[in-house]
Amino acid sequence: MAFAGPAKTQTKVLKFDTEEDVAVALAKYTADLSEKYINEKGSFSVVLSGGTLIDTLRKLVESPYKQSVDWSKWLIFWVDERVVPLDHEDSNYLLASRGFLSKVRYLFLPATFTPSTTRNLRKVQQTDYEDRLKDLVSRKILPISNISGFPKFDLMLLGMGPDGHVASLFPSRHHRYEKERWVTFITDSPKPPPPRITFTFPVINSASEIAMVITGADLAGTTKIALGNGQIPGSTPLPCTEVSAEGELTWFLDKDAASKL
Ligand SMILES: O=C1O[C@H](COP(=O)(O)O)[C@@H](O)[C@H](O)[C@H]1O
Repeated sequence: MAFAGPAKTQTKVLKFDTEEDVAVALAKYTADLSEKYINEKGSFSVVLSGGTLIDTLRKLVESPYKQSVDWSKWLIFWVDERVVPLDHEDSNYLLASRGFLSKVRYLFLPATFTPSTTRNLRKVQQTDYEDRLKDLVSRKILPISNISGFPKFDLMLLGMGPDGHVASLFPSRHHRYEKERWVTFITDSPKPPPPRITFTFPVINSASEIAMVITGADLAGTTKIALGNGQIPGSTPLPCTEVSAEGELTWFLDKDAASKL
């Protein structure tokens, strides 16, 4: 059932009985958007998160979508990555690779992270990823939002941590306030591993569509705050409350995550 959420963007909050129902609805939502954007512009740019999102996306790589989605028109990006080799257990790339990418026949990964062995690893990866995005913009593969001036992706699929973080933008870390860069880095993430790179809010919020995918009772309190006034008394607003889309923001909640609303 849908009802209006916070007023800052077009927001929908969808509540489902079970996590399985969320997975089914998320697959249909993503497949429908894929068809719409491919019909309109010939491609579909999708930004993945790590964490539980990849498992919740599992229905998308099963029948009927596995066969019906035109994967060859997908452009896949990551909203954040942990600074570890791509085959490391902590890598968001590896997680998506096992749970998603390996299940479909053809996917284009235009901006995969490249691990480097230079000393300032975080900075190098941040710059490298931002440069790759700029190259895609210059080749007209990725558009720029004429509202924000930042790159505009068709769909961002976001998770949320119990502390209200999204991507690798954490409540107590200053890099969440970055307003100029497309990609920033953090060396002391409160959630391991400490070094990470991440899209900034101006990039996240330039997306046409955003799905916030939240399941499990451990996120009920944070979900209540996020969809309420967004703030724990005496602290700064949670990063998840800064998410807004140029088109529509849709929250997918299971009953447990929505239990305190
Ligand atoms: O560390 C991360 O955390 C968030 C949330 O993950 P979850 O396991 O609580 O769903 C994730 O969206 C992000 O990509 C990841 O790097």
